[in-house]
Amino acid sequence: MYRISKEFHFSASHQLVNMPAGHPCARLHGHNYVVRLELASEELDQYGFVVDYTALKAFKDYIDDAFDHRHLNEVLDSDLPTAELLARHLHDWAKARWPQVCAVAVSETPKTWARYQP
Ligand SMILES: Nc1nc2c(c(=O)[nH]1)N=C([C@H](O)[C@H](O)COP(=O)(O)OP(=O)(O)OP(=O)(O)O)CN2
Ligand SMILES: [Zn+2]
Repeated sequence: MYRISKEFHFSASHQLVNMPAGHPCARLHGHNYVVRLELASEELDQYGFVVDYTALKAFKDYIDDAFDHRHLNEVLDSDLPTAELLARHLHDWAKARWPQVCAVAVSETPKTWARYQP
């Protein structure tokens, strides 16, 4: 199995409104998000690629247009815009375009990662 990944970056605000009173994430705040898109294939194409990294620009464009400098509660229409749910959303968007997509991981801070893999 061949595996590749590419990282994408954006900044956004969110508020986990269902958290208990006093939880820091119940307050409006923001992160510099890192998204890692992971793809896998048993076979390589004629160029020796799983998928050409440059072909993933549509994913970057989607993130830039829909997520960068936006409020994730509004973008995802959710009171729970967690890293887990964002990873699931981005996985499903990318999987519909590239069948080789196998997982998406999302980092909110330098110390945290949430990863969705069906
Ligand atoms: N499982 C999850 N836990 C938390 C999420 C999440 O999406 N999934 N989100 C948050 C906050 O939004 C944010 O990520 C802050 O997390 P925190 O652990 O406080 O991050 P820090 O890097 O600031 O960690 P410190 O230990 O305070 O330095 C919270 N939980
Ligand atoms: Zn947060």
